[in-house]
Amino acid sequence: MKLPSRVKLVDVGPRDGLQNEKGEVPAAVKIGLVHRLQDAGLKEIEVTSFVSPKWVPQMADNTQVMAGIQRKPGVRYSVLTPNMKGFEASVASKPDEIVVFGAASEAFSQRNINCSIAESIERFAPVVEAARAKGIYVRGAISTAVGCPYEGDVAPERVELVAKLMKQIGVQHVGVADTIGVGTPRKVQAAMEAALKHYELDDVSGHFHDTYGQALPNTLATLEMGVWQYDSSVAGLGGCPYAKGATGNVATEDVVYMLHGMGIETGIDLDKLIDAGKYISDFLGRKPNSRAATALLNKRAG
Ligand SMILES: CC(C)(COP(=O)([O-])OP(=O)([O-])OC[C@H]1O[C@@H](n2cnc3c(N)ncnc32)[C@H](O)[C@@H]1OP(=O)([O-])[O-])[C@@H](O)C(=O)NCCC(=O)NCCSC(=O)C[C@@](C)(O)CC(=O)[O-]
Repeated sequence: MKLPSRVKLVDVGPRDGLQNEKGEVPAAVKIGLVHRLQDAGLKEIEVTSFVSPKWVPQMADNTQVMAGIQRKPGVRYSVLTPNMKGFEASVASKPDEIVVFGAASEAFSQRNINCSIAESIERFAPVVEAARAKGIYVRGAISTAVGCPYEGDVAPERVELVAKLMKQIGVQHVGVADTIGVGTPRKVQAAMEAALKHYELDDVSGHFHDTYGQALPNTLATLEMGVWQYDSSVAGLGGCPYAKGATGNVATEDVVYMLHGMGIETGIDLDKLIDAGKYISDFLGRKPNSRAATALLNKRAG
């Protein structure tokens, strides 16, 4: 077992987390969160999405949020773009990276982006081409990589197919996403292995929701495969509006606590990260959904 010595975390809280909030989160609060995350040492932040405001009204302030960020050198700012309309709208915001998001299950593809898997690839192809022509890095998300809220279990072969199709259209990196957090270590390893049939180890990442408390074991199981890039969400924010009942991503604080305890570097200051999580949790009027943050905040309070 050779674990990586360093892990890159992409905090997806401002996007994946806040897209699911019922109450309004003002752009200034989102910007404040991004600033706190970059001050804590995050090197990539998924800021927002350029999707239809009818589908996800929480992200309608995408341009305003991107414009309000005081960028820190060395930090990458990514955004979701499901189609050319979204990509074109994002360009003025100068994202470092865009994310096209497909799914390994047909039903989720239909519910989330209103088209089949094959149609999604057709829509992504010009987006990928246009982004790469502008030197913008392209990541692909493969949702429902182990389980789907509408279809149940998803076979690794489905992940392999989407990874292959994404590779064919020039997507540079794929994230294996357990959208509803049903995966357990061996299943998540199988989904990751399927993606690795078409992508190098340096070009894959894990995106694990924590609905069943499996996100840390799933992270460890894929670390053991050599995977060193993960999405996580400060304070465990989030869920997906088209995956009812799914809770947030694994909390960044919990992943950082585990990795640092294993001697794996992240470049993240856990204390500052906890402050970032507390900032957004205070605004939302609840406690951070992170065991490590809760323990360390209790310790601080004495
Ligand atoms: C993909 C569409 C747009 C297709 O939606 P559609 O209705 O099929 O699109 P359309 O092309 O037929 O257009 C319909 C209307 O939407 C507008 N429109 C069309 N595109 C855009 C755009 N980009 N930005 C703004 N407006 C747009 C378009 O202009 C038109 O406006 P109208 O003429 O009716 O006024 C829609 O289904 C959509 O926005 N879906 C987004 C759903 C979403 O954001 N889900 C959450 C993110 S994915 C996720 O969280 C999972 C992930 C990534 O974290 C990994 C995991 O855990 O699984």
